[in-house]
Amino acid sequence: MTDSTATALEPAIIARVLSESLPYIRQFHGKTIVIKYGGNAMTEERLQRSFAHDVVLLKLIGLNPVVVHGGGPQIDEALNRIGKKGEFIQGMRVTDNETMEVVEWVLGGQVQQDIVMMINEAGGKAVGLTGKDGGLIRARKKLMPNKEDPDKPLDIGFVGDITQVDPSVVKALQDDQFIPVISPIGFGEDGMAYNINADVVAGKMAEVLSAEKLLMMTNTPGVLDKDGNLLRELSARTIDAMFEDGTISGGMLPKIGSALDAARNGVRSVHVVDGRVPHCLLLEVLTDQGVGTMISSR
Ligand SMILES: Nc1ncnc2c1ncn2[C@@H]1O[C@H](COP(=O)(O)OP(=O)(O)O)[C@@H](O)[C@H]1O
Ligand SMILES: CC(=O)N[C@@H](CCC(=O)OP(=O)(O)O)C(=O)O
Repeated sequence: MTDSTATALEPAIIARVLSESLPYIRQFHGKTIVIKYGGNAMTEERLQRSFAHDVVLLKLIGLNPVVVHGGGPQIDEALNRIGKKGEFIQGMRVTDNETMEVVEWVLGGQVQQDIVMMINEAGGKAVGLTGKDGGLIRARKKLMPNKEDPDKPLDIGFVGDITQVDPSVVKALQDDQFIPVISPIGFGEDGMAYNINADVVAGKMAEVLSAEKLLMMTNTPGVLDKDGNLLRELSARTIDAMFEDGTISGGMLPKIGSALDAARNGVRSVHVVDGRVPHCLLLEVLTDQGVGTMISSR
């Protein structure tokens, strides 16, 4: 199969989506769907194009996709080129001054613009934003909880907690049929830019936009249990235990924390989906087949 045919919809997917989609198109018409496009799910060109096609198709059939992108692996690569190594604490990048410059450049300059180009090439009208644009995301320095000494939070540099989201720029773009593509960078009262985990931004954006769905695309089949089996559904109670015993770790920590917050705060359905499955977005939104883990607030 050549690369260009690989990006086209497979006949089996076309048949499945067409035969099952009508009730979903009706149900979701005009509704907002926030898609977290993770850095680890965007490393293959074939999958990037399948992602862009799906986003454009969802828009054309009347849904309102909003993309929040990550770029962890891409930031790591850029840091390596200048002789720096990425360091993470509880899934958050330790971000000194120099790292922040790289983060802003890679996320806002490179990754975001690549996604905008891909969506536009697929026939959509994407517009890139960072949290600075239109006052979208206000943040303040994150004080990381310190398990060893709760009175002394850890300083991880220019990492931000979201203090406020003003979604008016996103809504204006949606109304004009644009597809917003948001980089997870916030701005502080102190005039500084802050690096925010993209999962956290996606979850908050879904809440503030009263999204119907939050889809977190990543590079695993979904959330796995201790034995590596896929969990089709994950409830709040199970999540606490899995955080506690380390079954959920690293980059999955902010993802599941944010997914649960979104589910608790009114986002009707929240899923961690396997971004390595071509057209996973269409399969998740428009067919009876789930392609990952549903997070429930119960
Ligand atoms: N219980 C779990 N189930 C699946 N993946 C997990 C789990 N715990 C930790 N992980 C790790 O989390 C990673 C996904 O998070 P991350 O690397 O931040 O992805 P992304 O770039 O998509 O946000 C997986 O590749 C896996 O290594
Ligand atoms: C504070 C923090 O960790 N920020 C992330 C922002 C990018 C991101 O979240 O990318 P993924 O979704 O690909 O992991 C970082 O610097 O890697």
